[in-house]
Amino acid sequence: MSGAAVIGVVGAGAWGTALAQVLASDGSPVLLWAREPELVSEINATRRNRLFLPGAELAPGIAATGTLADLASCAALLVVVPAQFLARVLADLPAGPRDLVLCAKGIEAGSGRLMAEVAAAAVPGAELAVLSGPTFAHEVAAGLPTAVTLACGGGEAQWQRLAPLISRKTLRPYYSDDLIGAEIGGAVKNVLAIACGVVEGLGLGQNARAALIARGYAEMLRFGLARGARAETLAGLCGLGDLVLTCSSASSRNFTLGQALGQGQSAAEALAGKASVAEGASTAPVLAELAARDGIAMPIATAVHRLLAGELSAAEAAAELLARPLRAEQGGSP
Ligand SMILES: NC(=O)c1ccc[n+]([C@@H]2O[C@H](COP(=O)([O-])OP(=O)(O)OC[C@H]3O[C@@H](n4cnc5c(N)ncnc54)[C@H](O)[C@@H]3O)[C@@H](O)[C@H]2O)c1
Ligand SMILES: O=P(O)(O)OC[C@H](O)CO
Repeated sequence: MSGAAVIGVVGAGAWGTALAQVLASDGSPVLLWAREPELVSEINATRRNRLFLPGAELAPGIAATGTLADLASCAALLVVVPAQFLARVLADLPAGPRDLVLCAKGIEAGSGRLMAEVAAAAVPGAELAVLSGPTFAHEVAAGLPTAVTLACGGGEAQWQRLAPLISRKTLRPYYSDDLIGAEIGGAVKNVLAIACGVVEGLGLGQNARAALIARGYAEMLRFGLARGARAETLAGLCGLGDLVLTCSSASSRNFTLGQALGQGQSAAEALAGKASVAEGASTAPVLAELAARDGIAMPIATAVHRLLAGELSAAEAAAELLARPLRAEQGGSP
């Protein structure tokens, strides 16, 4: 590795490792924090992360560390810790003003907080941005072209700092200043990807899957607009773009979780022994709770929550959705 790393990546799961890989693809040094000590040794000694990103040979510019304090000198940190662990990891981050780019897609259980709310409370001095979009880690790590939304809470000044740090030949960020929209797109699409997996597992066909994508998108819009997101953000890479990707591919962990549920497994069976996360499983209960509390109709997300909780079977969930009263597609009468 040449020179001190300006960019740090917090979390060496599939996505953190893939981001480190693409950022190091132009020779930039990248410091990658891994929670698992054996992963730190493996990455540094063998250029591999067999647990979370098998198959990728990691760039020489990536240095792994197990010590969060080593990130103190980085000007920007990409935070790629799963949503439910974010608050705990951020609490141990070394102090210092810097850009924090939040890359997890989820809502914190219990509090109902989006990731930027968690980060603002844990690291008060940080300038926050959200990176989200249709981004399977193995494709990004392999150098395949990928575009993302980079929503900057610090507006255009922050974008001017971050865009050159993050963009690469095969990673193309688009500017937004809508943090809430970027976060809600990623969090809600994970729950809807589970629903589309269920459709696959039940063998309900491609018409049903397209219907779920469109009606799920209507739920994402209703929830997002109620929380201050902009419709055009949700129509972009971090919303509709990511929804289409994860609802159409068995490369998605959320989709394959849904498939297993559709084939009759319980959530516990489908998730047993997995080191990787399916964020939609943690987000579905809190999303359904927030929607019910705020009177936002989200029948698909709620059905996913009830299916995960074992309150109904996959076939019953599908039957309930099909039996809902007929209504106008865009709201209004009838
Ligand atoms: N994998 C992808 O293709 C992809 C793409 C875009 C966004 N994301 C998002 O990135 C986030 C991370 O996902 P991933 O795919 O990198 O993870 P992963 O499933 O590959 O790995 C699990 C991660 O969870 C961490 N972890 C487990 N227990 C923990 C604990 N107690 N405290 C802190 N960390 C713990 C592990 O260290 C590891 O980094 C998620 O929010 C996911 O939705 C993933
Ligand atoms: O494997 P999933 O379902 O977590 O999806 C990964 C990314 O979020 C796709 O953009």
